[in-house]
Amino acid sequence: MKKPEHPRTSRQEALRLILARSHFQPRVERIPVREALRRVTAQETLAVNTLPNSPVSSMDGIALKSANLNGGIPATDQWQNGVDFVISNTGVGIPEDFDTVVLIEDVEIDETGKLRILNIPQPGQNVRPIGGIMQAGEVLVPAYCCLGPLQLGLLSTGGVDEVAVLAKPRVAILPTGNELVPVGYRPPRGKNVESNGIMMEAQIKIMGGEPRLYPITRDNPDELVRVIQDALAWADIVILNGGSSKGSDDRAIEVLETVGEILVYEIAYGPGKHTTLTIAGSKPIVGAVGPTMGAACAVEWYVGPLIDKYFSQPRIEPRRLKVKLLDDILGPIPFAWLEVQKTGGSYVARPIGRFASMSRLIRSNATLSTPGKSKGYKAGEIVEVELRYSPEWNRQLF
Ligand SMILES: Nc1nc2c(c(=O)[nH]1)N[C@H]1C(S)=C(S)[C@@H](COP(=O)(O)OP(=O)(O)OC[C@H]3O[C@@H](n4cnc5c(N)ncnc54)[C@H](O)[C@@H]3O)O[C@H]1N2
Ligand code: MOO
Repeated sequence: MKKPEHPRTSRQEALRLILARSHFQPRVERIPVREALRRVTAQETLAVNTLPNSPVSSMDGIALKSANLNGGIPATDQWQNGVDFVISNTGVGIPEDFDTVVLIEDVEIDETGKLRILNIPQPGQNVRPIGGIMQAGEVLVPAYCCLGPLQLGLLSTGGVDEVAVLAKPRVAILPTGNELVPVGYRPPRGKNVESNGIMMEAQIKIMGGEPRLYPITRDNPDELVRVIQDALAWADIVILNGGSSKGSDDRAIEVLETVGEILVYEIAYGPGKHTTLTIAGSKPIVGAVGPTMGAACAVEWYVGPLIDKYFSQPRIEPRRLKVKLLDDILGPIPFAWLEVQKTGGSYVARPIGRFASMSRLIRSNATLSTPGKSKGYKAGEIVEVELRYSPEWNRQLF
């Protein structure tokens, strides 16, 4: 019962193929600015307000009329507060006809309220003109801008309460496998907990998508086809998880051939060697492997860039680092999981065996690709690794 050999594609080529064939029609929704953190704008957003809407003092001081400064420091004995000058603090509108602010450090006002000016400014100095902060109609944020805290403040200043953003891409997560029981059930003998779903759901949320986790589908081709088609009707991106390999119940390939065109049958080497990439119409189906680490990589390496494409965001390439190996890596193996740490100013890495316990494996924050390196590596060797997760997950390294 030998299964057919399929062509193997490099990870880079696999990603290129699926990105080229996936086309999204993002939906647009209007949401309150306050809820728009990390959302991506659907169009240019313009200011409603002109600010300041009257000239304001740009420093703490006293406002006066520059016409009174003609001959240098004026005689101010007779000047009255509220008539010839006013106290004017930063950001506060100055009265009409007043046009210049003297820094509070450059004046003295005695107990009787008498003013003495020590240093005169240029006419108009320390005053922000109308529209100096923003003009109504000016572009506050461009289209396809990922909104951060500063943009939310900017939009609010501009009098924008609601912003048009791209709806989150819908990502259907389809766990499959006769051996799986749902989270919350004690697995009977020979069964395993369906936990990749909850992991992928979280990955998709971090990437800005809207996940929908489906119940476990049995390894039954007709049922699998039906569920994938149902998911395609709702989702922008579908993840089929498990059943990718050579086991008697592994039916992913035949099922995917029914629902779409398989672009990638297998990746050149792991993690996630049996990852498949399929296009149904213009929607991508990422077939992720069952084992958790390979499943996580499929989401990081293929679903992440697809979500970036949906949002028209530039791709952030995984970061690479030179590290010193703390243990030997016995060859030949195509890749190794590593736990990278910073000691002093340099990086060291401890290899983690691929059959290590799950809690040990998930401490791996980097992978080392070693195809063709039949002799393996010696402790002390310097190698270049690829970091997993975004830098914010690897704070201790930077
Ligand atoms: N004879 C061969 N066997 C295997 C090969 C091979 O080339 N020849 N490749 C190995 C590699 S590499 C991988 S990766 C896996 C791929 O496995 P599948 O994608 O077919 O996954 P399953 O067989 O369905 O399950 C494997 C493993 O993962 C667990 N799993 C599956 N789904 C979930 C889930 N949703 N949550 C948690 N855990 C899950 C499952 O219980 C199994 O333990 O094949 C190797 N074998
Ligand atoms: O493809 Mo598997 O994830 O290489 O172990």
